[in-house]
Amino acid sequence: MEYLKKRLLSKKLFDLPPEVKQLAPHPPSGAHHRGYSAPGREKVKQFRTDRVDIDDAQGAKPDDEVEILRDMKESFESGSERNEGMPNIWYPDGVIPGFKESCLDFYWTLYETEKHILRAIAVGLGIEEEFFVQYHSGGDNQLRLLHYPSIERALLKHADSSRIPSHSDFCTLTILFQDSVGGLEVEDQHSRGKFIPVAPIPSSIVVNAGDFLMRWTNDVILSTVHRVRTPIPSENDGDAQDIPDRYSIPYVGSVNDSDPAQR
Ligand SMILES: O=C(O)CCC(=O)C(=O)O
Ligand SMILES: [Fe+2]
Repeated sequence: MEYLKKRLLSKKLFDLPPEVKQLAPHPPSGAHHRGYSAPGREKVKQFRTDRVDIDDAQGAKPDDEVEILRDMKESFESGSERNEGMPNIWYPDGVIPGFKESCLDFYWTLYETEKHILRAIAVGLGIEEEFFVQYHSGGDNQLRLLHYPSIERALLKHADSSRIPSHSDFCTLTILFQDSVGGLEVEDQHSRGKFIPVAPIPSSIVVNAGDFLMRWTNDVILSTVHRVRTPIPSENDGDAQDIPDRYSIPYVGSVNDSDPAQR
């Protein structure tokens, strides 16, 4: 992940002053999901386990307070240059040299990984190896660079300091890279509401099944409900005031927008 942060210039990007980061702003509409979003701007749709997130954070609260959970993260989204429906939003020349090229290069490298996984799933299901690949030409995928800024411990007393609340991804599958900070958890499919930490393993990726794959396989593969909690302070942390930053890179693999399977 350290290598990826360097290669994709993601730390360099998020270290820029806020006004510079805003030079490639995410459009106001969520439908055009490209460019830079400042912390708290993107709100991941709440899932049925909201109750669990809130309860974990500060004990039971009335339902009308569920809405106050908000994502403490900033992000940069990019996609294929061929995607005319969702054009990329890049920084002006000179702001962060090499950024566009490294994002696009990584995007297409991960598309190759995605195809391997889609083939393996098809083989596992006993269907034709290219079955899923034929509907995934890579043009409608998304590369997300995420940064969850360091936050003050005191803020954790409030439910709105969730890093990312529980949700499943609306796609076929997500290839996820995380750093060593931790906090990622997946819901136990056999015990709803129980979350299992996904401990960071160096040089590994996490693959989350998305809602689309679940639908397509008639629930044989269930989409992964996951969330990012703030790391639980350890005794070694002493009186440290801050919870460390977290960097992650999800690559969201989606079916072609133009394919009938999408409708
Ligand atoms: O930061 C992470 O590890 C998870 C991100 C995530 O779940 C998402 O972007 O959908
Ligand atoms: Fe996700």
